[in-house]
Amino acid sequence: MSLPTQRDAAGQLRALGWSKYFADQATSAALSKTPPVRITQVHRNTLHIQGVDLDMIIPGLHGVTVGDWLLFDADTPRNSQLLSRKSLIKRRAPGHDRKEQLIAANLDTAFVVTSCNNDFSLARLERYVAMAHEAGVTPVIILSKIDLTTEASDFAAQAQSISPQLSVVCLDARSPEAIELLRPWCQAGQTVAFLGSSGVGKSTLTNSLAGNEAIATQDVRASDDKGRHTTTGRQLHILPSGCAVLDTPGMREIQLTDVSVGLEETFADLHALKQNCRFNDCAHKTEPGCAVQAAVASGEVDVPRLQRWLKLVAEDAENTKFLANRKLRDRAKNKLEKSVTKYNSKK
Ligand SMILES: Nc1nc2c(ncn2[C@@H]2O[C@H](COP(=O)(O)OP(=O)(O)OP(=O)(O)O)[C@@H](O)[C@H]2O)c(=O)[nH]1
Ligand SMILES: [Zn+2]
Repeated sequence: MSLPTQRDAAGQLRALGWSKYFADQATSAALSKTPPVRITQVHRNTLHIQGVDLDMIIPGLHGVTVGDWLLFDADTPRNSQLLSRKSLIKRRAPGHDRKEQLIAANLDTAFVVTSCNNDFSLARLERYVAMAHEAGVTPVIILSKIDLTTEASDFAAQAQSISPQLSVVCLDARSPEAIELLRPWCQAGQTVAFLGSSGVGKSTLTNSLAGNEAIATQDVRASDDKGRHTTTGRQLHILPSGCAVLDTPGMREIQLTDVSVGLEETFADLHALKQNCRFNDCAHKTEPGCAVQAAVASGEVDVPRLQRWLKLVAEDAENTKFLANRKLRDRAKNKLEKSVTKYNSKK
């Protein structure tokens, strides 16, 4: 195999999403000793990485997610260094233990896909938009299946009500025009993800962006996985056009943690009003001098939107507190276990 020319190497890195932001984090000596690679898939015990003329499976690393950049130490992969992230999407995992789950790193754009039917939920869209804002990712709402409804513009108007600055795109995911509509966010060097419930058209859009062949051939299985297919299902596809696309399995439940900034941006109008409430800890319900309730009374604020905001703020506060408390509890439990072991060994 011939060595890549410098120009080839730069082009390959750019197609993987490499940019100055990451290059600035390492000296050129470090970059040549430990070349940058991007994590394109996370399996239970292994990672799939891609770099310049490099495409391989390495042992898993703790605390990394799809989209992360590593300075790859080929001799001792577990010593590879994680580069600081440009953005990070995470959620509270479904289930009782409420662990934080990393969804994807270093995205530029999150396409939040919902179809113009029963899947459409303004409350869920607001959650995704808040999550994207918090993560530092540009949210774009995609309304799919417009060919199956006569009310696409109503759905679009509702989605646009989240914020006038938000981009809202209506499309038939199976049509050739769909890709043209997404093109502004899918330039070379960009990383985009499709998020949304199952069956809304995420894979259809990913496949048309890629051309079916590109994705089918990139689906590498971990050879050391002994037949167990343990991928989380999230995979970053590096397209021939130089855009990286993340396809995710449907996520119906997203619980928010640590998204106070994202909520502020998503509900900027309500956040601005709240600054004028008489009490700092105003719950915006029956308190005297509540600027939010005054705006409701004057018809300036939409009541269902206010209720969704209050619910999300409460959910974020509760989950964030739960996670913080859990860390404390885990520490206390460890201490207790240690003292029990000590006691037992004395017996
Ligand atoms: N008529 C119509 N059908 C669509 C559209 N988008 C997707 N579909 C169909 O809906 C079905 C589900 O689409 P997928 O792309 O697999 O949905 P997904 O979001 O990837 O679903 P998961 O992989 O389960 O998360 C397929 O049969 C698509 O052909 C659309 O805009 N219009
Ligand atoms: Zn108030």
